[in-house]
Amino acid sequence: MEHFSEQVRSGRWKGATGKAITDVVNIGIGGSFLGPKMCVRALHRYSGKLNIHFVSNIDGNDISYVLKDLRPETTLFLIASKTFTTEETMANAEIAKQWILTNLGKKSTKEKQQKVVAKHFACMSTNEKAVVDFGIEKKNMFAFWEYIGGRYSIWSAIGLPLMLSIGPKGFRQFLAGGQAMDKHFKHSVPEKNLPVLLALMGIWNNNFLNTASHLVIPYCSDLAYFTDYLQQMDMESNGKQINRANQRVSYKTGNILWGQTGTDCQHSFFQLLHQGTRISSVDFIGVLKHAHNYKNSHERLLANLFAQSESLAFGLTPEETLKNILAEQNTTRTSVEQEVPPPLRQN
Ligand SMILES: O=P(O)(O)OC[C@H]1O[C@H](O)[C@H](O)[C@@H](O)[C@@H]1O
Repeated sequence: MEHFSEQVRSGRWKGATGKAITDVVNIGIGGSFLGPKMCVRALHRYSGKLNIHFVSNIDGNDISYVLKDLRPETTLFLIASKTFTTEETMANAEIAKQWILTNLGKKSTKEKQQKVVAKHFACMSTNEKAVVDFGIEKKNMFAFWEYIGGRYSIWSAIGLPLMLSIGPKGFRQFLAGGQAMDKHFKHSVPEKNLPVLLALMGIWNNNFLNTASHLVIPYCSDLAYFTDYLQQMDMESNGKQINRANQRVSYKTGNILWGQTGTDCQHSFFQLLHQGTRISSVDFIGVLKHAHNYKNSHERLLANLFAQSESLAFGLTPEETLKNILAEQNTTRTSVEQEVPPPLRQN
């Protein structure tokens, strides 16, 4: 994987017409898409020159939206599929193959066409036979193990788009971060164990407080796809009704997980959280150090995070709010704004 990444990143890997690769398109769905897409966006500050794109669903709009700006000569496709049979992925892989052949190998013999395909396709999979039948060379198939569920596969060969983006060294650091958390989980006492505490809070919220759903709100645009990734990881893992003894369970499993980046969601669904009748739990995620040059934006962003989380956790009841508004009616607008948490005001 590292050798391949270095070849493509350095321009030594050439397409069928001898040109270096500028754009990589990952074709995959579910775990073969959500983790890589989330991480490539999150770590874009460390990326090299390659543009990484993602195509997932079977709607032709998805692939045509990506292909419209690309040049076949400088495009490399990664077919990401553990099984190499998933309908959406295989349909899009065929479209990509036809796109390459129509543009670069129309009048060629079958043999030459195979060479063209080999120069523009690599894959991550466990199904060698199907990969070779498709026309990808064995040496450009990056394998992983059957037992790796799609939702955890970003840590395997499925992470190749991330390696192409941030380089092998960066990818190793990414893996080291994952390993550090694995060790923390394995060795820490329960009361200081982050995954254990999150799991217990989930059970508590879902079964004892009867929350309607759970939200994850990153106050960081670079984590724009984090909640999408978590949705599969959490709900595909925990959305079950049968236990290990094959019996139906009598308690609630798996919370309904959703969310969006702050502050966008403050202007869409946050009023329901603050003022609606159903209670949901929320994880607010903030990043203390900013990597951009806009210090003032960052301070405002964090102020929003703290204000929203505090007001949601400790905000006034509707009755208290009304009492305050009536009491403050004769004072200045500024003092009303200080008294009443912003989300409880009627806009
Ligand atoms: O990687 P593939 O074999 O194409 O599978 C893609 C996805 O298929 C299904 O939806 C599974 O439930 C997912 O866990 C998996 O990530």
